[in-house]
Amino acid sequence: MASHVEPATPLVEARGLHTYYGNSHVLHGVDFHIAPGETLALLGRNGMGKSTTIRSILGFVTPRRGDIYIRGERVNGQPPYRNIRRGIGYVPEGRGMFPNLTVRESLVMAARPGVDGRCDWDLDRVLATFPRLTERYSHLTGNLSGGEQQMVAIGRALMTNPELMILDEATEGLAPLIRKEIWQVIRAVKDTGIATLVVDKNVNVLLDLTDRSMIMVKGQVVYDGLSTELKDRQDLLQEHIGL
Ligand SMILES: Nc1ncnc2c1ncn2[C@@H]1O[C@H](COP(=O)(O)OP(=O)(O)OP(=O)(O)O)[C@@H](O)[C@H]1O
Repeated sequence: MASHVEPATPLVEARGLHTYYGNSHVLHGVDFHIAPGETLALLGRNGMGKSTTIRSILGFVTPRRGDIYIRGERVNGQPPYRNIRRGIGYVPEGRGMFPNLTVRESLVMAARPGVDGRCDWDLDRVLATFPRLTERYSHLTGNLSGGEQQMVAIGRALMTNPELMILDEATEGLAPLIRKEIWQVIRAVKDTGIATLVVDKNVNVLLDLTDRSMIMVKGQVVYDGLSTELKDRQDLLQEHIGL
C-alpha cells in the first residue's frame, strides 16, 4: 500500500483575500501560506499590497472576502492582539515604539511564554543578542537611534516566544552597518527554527536568506516559488521589482 504523508498544517494560511480601504479595492484574491520553520520573502514595488496582506492576516484590517487560518483555526474577524497571541511576533513598519517607555520596560512588558509553553527567549537572551541594548537599558526608547529602536522592536517580538516572526521593512532607513547587524539577527532567528516572513527593499539579501518568495503586483500574487529559482529569473525580477 502506498504510504501517504500529510503535509504539515501551515502556521498561517489565507485564501482568496479581498481587502478594501473605503472604496479602494487593494487586495484582489490573495492566497498565502507559511509552514512551521519556513522563511518567506514578500516582494513587490511600493504600494502593491504587501503590508496590507500582513495587516489583513493579523486583523488590523478586515478583508471583505476570504479566509484566514492560524495553525488550522479560522480567525476571520479576530482582533490583532488575539491573533498575535497565537504565536506571532510582529515587527511593524515604523517599529511601533512607545517613546516614553525605557528599553527594559518595552522588553519586559512583552514577555510571555510561547503557545506551547516555551520560554526560550527571555530578557537575558535578547540582551545577549543585542548587546547594544544592555548599554541603553534604562534609556527611553524615544531617545534611541533608529537602529537601536529596531533592535527593541525585534527584541520585543522575540520576548513573546513566537513561532512566526513578521518583519515589515525592518532595515528601512538604517545605516549599512546597523542593517547588516539586523540581517545577522534575522538569520540567527531563522536558524533557531522560528518561521519568518520578511518584507524589505533589499531583495538580493532576501533571496539569499529565504526559502520561498512571493511577488505581489497590484494586490495579486504573481509569483510564489523557491527563492533559489527566483534568483535565476532576471526577467521576473526586472519586470516586477525593477532589479
Ligand atoms: N490606511 C490606508 N488607507 C487608504 N489606502 C491605503 C492605506 N494603507 C495603504 N493604502 C493603499 O493600499 C495600497 C497598498 O498599500 P500597502 O502599504 O499594502 O503596499 P506595500 O506593498 O506594503 O507598499 P509599501 O512598501 O509602500 O508599504 C496602496 O495603494 C496604498 O496607497
